[in-house]
Amino acid sequence: MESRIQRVRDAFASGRSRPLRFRLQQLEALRRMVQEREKDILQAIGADLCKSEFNAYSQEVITILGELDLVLENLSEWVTATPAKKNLLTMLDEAYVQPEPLGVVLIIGAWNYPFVLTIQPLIGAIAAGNAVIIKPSELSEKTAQLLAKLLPQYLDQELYAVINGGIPETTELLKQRFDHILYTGNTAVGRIVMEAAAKHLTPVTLELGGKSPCYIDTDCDLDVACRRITWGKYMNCGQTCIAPDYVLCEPSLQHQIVQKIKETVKEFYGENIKESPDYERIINLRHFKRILNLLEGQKIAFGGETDEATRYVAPTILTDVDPEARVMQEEIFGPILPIVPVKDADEAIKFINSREKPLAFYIFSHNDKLVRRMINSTSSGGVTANDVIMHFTLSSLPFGGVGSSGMGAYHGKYSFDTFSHQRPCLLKSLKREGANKLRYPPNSQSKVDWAKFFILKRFNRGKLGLLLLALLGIVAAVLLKLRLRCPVSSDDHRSHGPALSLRVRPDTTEERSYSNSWLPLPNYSSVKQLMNQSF
Ligand SMILES: NC(=O)c1ccc[n+]([C@@H]2O[C@H](COP(=O)([O-])OP(=O)(O)OC[C@H]3O[C@@H](n4cnc5c(N)ncnc54)[C@H](O)[C@@H]3O)[C@@H](O)[C@H]2O)c1
Ligand SMILES: CCCCCCCC=O
Repeated sequence: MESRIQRVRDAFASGRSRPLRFRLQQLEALRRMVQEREKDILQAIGADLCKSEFNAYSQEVITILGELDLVLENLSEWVTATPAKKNLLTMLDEAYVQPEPLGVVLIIGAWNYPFVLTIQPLIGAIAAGNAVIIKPSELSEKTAQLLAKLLPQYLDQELYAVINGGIPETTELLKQRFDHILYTGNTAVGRIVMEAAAKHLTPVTLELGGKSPCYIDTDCDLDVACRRITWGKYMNCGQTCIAPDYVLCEPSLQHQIVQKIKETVKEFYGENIKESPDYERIINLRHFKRILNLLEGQKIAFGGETDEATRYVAPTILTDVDPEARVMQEEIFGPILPIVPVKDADEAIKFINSREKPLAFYIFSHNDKLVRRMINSTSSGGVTANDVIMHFTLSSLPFGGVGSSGMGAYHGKYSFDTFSHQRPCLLKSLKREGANKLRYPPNSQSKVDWAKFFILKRFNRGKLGLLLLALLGIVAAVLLKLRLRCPVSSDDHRSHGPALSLRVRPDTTEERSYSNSWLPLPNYSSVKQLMNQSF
């Protein structure tokens, strides 16, 4: 394993993952893989999770194609250095922030959406110019095998490697040194990952789980709310990290909610749910038994049927659930929806805040003020109001947890940022040494006054020289602003202005010519004179 990772590290050290052109090529190859091998991908997901091809496509493949389109369209902008604000001391220098790749990234995927949860972070890591080790979940075996077969056929084999295996292999993998780890899975293993990463001071993104609450207000269209909740709760047989874990509502709503979800389940999955191609199964026997245990001693208002042979658990609703019950202590990750009655929204807020911070929070209400109040009085990885799951699908939003539901975030530009180091760069000239004198010893009150002026923009009123300089500074700033605003003739080498001169791309880093377009200000020499007199 060590030599495999070393090969990936050597490939990164060669520098070939860095140029924009290369990153785009790899991402295009990945898109080709998804398009050309769509059938294989859908079949593998289907075999792992008993999922129809339609569902595998709309829950996983479509997300990846959307993400690839977005990154391919925007990457050239994301990789561009951003000019940074300067102060009086650095106004003649160049300051910019250049995103750079971190190095070798480890991506540990989970089984519940085995394609999207592995490939979506991979897209971000490639986009940011990294080398990647991909460790798919061993529980979604078919998808793991397929990824190990397909990715090397389309991507650079030395830069991007798939390592398959179970806990022993992951444990071994975690002993190695990486430059970033993105782990998706349960919170307990999240701790193991973070501990292993700490040994190498490796930064981590932890995409964990938790119990995502769903508050239903009395001022709400219950038909719509229950349809959306039914979709998000029973999709993938409840095995969705951001599924609404439980419902909080006033006692009077309970019965109606049960009725409406019951009707919707029939509408979605027909009379015989077991026969529905849209209803999945529990991933394995261990999880099946875990979910069964959660039902013990509970009031089942709907569903409850199970079949061990096929790992079928019917869409189920529990009512009047005691907050202390086991089903309310751990993430359900199955098709069971407990309803916990609360007096009102304030009690719901207290309830949520008394527990670990969840990965998602949902609120259904016509009352916009209440929606905002509940959002502002709670904390969670993400929020969707009047729907569930949907914030995951918007790649302009960062996706991740907070507290025990995780740390860091990804999706779209946020993935690029997660896998990049934002490198601050200040490019000074060896000239203009006069201006630097004030920071060299021996120090004096006069130098401190100058430093105050340059850095804090404060000056000692008693000192005429400094006052004069302040005026000059203002004049300089005004002149500079005017120069930035006014169109200038094309033969004037200031015409690109400082902002434009900094827009560079990584594949041109070798060709980088950061022309210092900040010309000495007309009054610079008088400023220098003044300073020299004063020191
Ligand atoms: N935040 C998210 O994006 C997200 C997405 C999916 C799932 N989840 C969460 O993940 C959980 C379900 O997934 P899971 O944990 O059952 O997935 P899992 O069993 O597939 O484990 C995830 C990964 O951890 C590795 N792993 C397992 N045990 C390990 C150990 N002892 N040491 C080292 N590595 C180990 C596995 O090999 C796998 O690659 C739920 O809590 C769910 O909410 C979160
Ligand atoms: C369109 C639905 C995708 C849901 C993915 C959720 C990922 C976490 O389990």
